[in-house]
Parts: sequence; C-alpha cells; structure tokens
Amino acid sequence: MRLNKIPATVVTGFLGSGKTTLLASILRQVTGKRIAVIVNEFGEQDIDSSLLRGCALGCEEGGEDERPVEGEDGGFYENGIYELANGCICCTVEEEFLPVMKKLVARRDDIDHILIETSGLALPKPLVQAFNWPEVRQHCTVDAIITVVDGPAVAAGRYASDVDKVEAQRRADDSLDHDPSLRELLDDQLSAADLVLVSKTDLLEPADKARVEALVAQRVPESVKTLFIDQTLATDTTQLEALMGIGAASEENIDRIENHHDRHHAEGAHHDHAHDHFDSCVIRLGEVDGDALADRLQQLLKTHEIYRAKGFAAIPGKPMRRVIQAVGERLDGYFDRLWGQDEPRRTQLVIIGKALDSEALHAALASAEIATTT
Ligand SMILES: Nc1nc2c(ncn2[C@@H]2O[C@H](COP(=O)(O)OP(=O)(O)OP(=O)(O)O)[C@@H](O)[C@H]2O)c(=O)[nH]1
Repeated sequence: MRLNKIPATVVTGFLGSGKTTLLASILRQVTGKRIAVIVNEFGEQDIDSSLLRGCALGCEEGGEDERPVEGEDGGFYENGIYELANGCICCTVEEEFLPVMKKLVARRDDIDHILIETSGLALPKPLVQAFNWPEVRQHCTVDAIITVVDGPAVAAGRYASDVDKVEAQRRADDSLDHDPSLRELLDDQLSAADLVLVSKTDLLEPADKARVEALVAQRVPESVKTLFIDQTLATDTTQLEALMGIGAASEENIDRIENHHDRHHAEGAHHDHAHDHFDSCVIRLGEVDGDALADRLQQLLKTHEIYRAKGFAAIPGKPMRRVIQAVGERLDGYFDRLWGQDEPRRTQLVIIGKALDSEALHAALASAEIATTT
C-alpha cells in the first residue's frame, strides 16, 4: 500500500546549516513533480518561506501575509507553501502540523511529494511520530529524513566536543564550543538521519572534511550515507532528484531516533527542550544604510551569543530587496527581487541566539536607519 502514499522528505539540521538553500534548489530544478512545502521557523517572522516563494512555481510573492496554497479552481498551485512560524514544529505537532497534513492529505491527488523544513532547533522525533497518526499514516510516508550538517561549523567544533580539541580551540568561537544543548541537538538530528548532507564544503579544507566525516561516522550507522555538498548541488538536477524517492519509511523505525527531551523525562528529571534555552527577536526598521547595517551587525555577531540572523533590508535608491544572512560570524548579503509595488520598503531581521538583549540589539542596528518605518 506504501506505493500509493505521498512521500514526505523531512529536512532537518541546525540553524543556518543550509536547509532552505537545499529546498530552494529542489524547487528550482525538480520541475516534474508537484511539490507541497511546509516550512517551520523558530522566530516569529517567517523569512524562509518568503525566500522559497521566489523558487516555487505558481507562487507569486507579494505582501507579507500571503499564504499561497490554493489556486482559483480550489486546487493546489504546483508548489504550495505552508508556513509554520513562531515555534519549533516538535512542540506544535498537534496544533499546527497535523491540521496542515490533513489539508494536504485531502488534496492528495494534486501532490506528488511533500518537503518539510524543520526549524534549526527542532527535534525531529515528534514530527516523524506524527506520521504514525492514523489520519496521516494511511496516506503519507516519510520518504527520508535528511539531516543537513554545517561542515565549517562542525569542523570548528561548535556543536561537539569530540572533534580535535586543539584544532577546535584554535578555530572556534569559544562561546559556541562544547555547548551541551547544541551537542544534544546535533546528536538528535543525526540519529534521525536516513541521509546526511554535509553542506558548505566549498569552505572546508581537506583536513576539516576528514574531521567532520569522522564525527558524523561516530553518530550514524554505516548504512546511513553521508554526502558532501556545496553550491554546485543547486544546479545538479540528477542529484537533487535522487534525494526524493529514497523510500525509507522512517516512521516505521522511529525508535532509533534519539530525543534527549524524552529521555530526561523518562528518568524523572526536569529537563526542558534544548531550544527553550534559545531566544529570538525581530528587529524592524525603515530604510537603512546597507554598509552601516552590515557593519553594526558584524559587531553584534562578535559581541553577542548570536547563532543566526536573517531577513531583508530596504536600501534607499535600490529597487531590489537585500537579503541579509548571518550564520555564526559569517555575514552575507545579496539582492534577491524587486520590492512589490504596494509592499512597504522596510527592514526586518530575525536574530536567534542565547540571552539576547533585544533592546540593545535594536539600538545598535537602528543607528543604521535613515528613514522611519511608515
Ligand atoms: N558557502 C556556502 N554557503 C552556503 C551553502 N549552503 C548554504 N549556504 C549559506 O548559508 C546561509 C544559511 O543557509 P540557509 O539555507 O538559509 O540555512 P537554513 O538551514 O535554512 O537556516 P535556518 O532556516 O535559519 O535554520 C546562507 O547565507 C546560505 O547562502 C554552501 O554550500 N556554501
């Protein structure tokens, strides 16, 4: 019966590891399938679905609140995108994920594949368990759990203390090194993997690559394949197609997936979700001086425990929206699309980290503002 089920690929991995980049590549390159997308964000502002909408066929991006799922005929656009913002999917399975899955199941004749991007802080197990709920199980199966691992970050010792410590200390940002909540997340996300993708290998030296390979090998069984990827994957349709149709039926083998949250509760000890220790805030500004914003943000990345910053900036005189991406201390920016005619030109950044002082972050970034929000 599994043949008739809609296959769903779950893409998990830490903040900024490259999940959205992978989904964007699939949506751009794999044109023969009608793909529904579920995107989950930790922060309250949904940045990823806005980025993905540009790639999804049939989904025109416009204002901030659009949820382009149904066409005029009541059917699906070729790539419908559901946003599950404001909380990790593992905590909102029943309230948010299941209702979306029920809608997708009701439209099953219009969908060939479901892609699910979890938030970078989500524990995969509760999500995969949901595929064993009768309403979902009957019609959907988890084709594979793909765990994206940020190669340079792991090589720098950010998430795990068993990489070569001397090397790690030489390279790593001390505030991130050996953080137990990060290590638990990495362990949980890797234990779920049917396939591991080590991303950003264009930024890895051969010795780094070997270190990451060893770390991953310690955490996944030999049967789980590890592929090293970089931006060339974005144009490799054959490889991208191969990521869909793995047929793992991961929900049938759920016990292998670690979940530190469950384990601590089973032991009777008090333990919060790993991600309860993370904060997020949204900084909203008007138009900004792009260089000044980059400068202030770079300073904040050095001086605060920020793991991820992302969003859009409005630069005076520029007709296009500037995407801002920061992972650890690496900051990137590029113009992705024209501002919509009725779309307010404003700057919005989501910042995720630990012990964030949102007022201080706002004050620092507001000094790059050159026009007030309307
Ligand atoms: N150099 C390089 N950068 C990459 C690669 N893949 C992703 N990135 C960059 O890494 C940053 C984060 O990528 P995303 O795809 O947004 O990561 P994510 O896992 O979706 O992030 P969250 O949803 O916030 O957890 C972006 O600036 C990407 O351009 C890669 O293969 N090489």
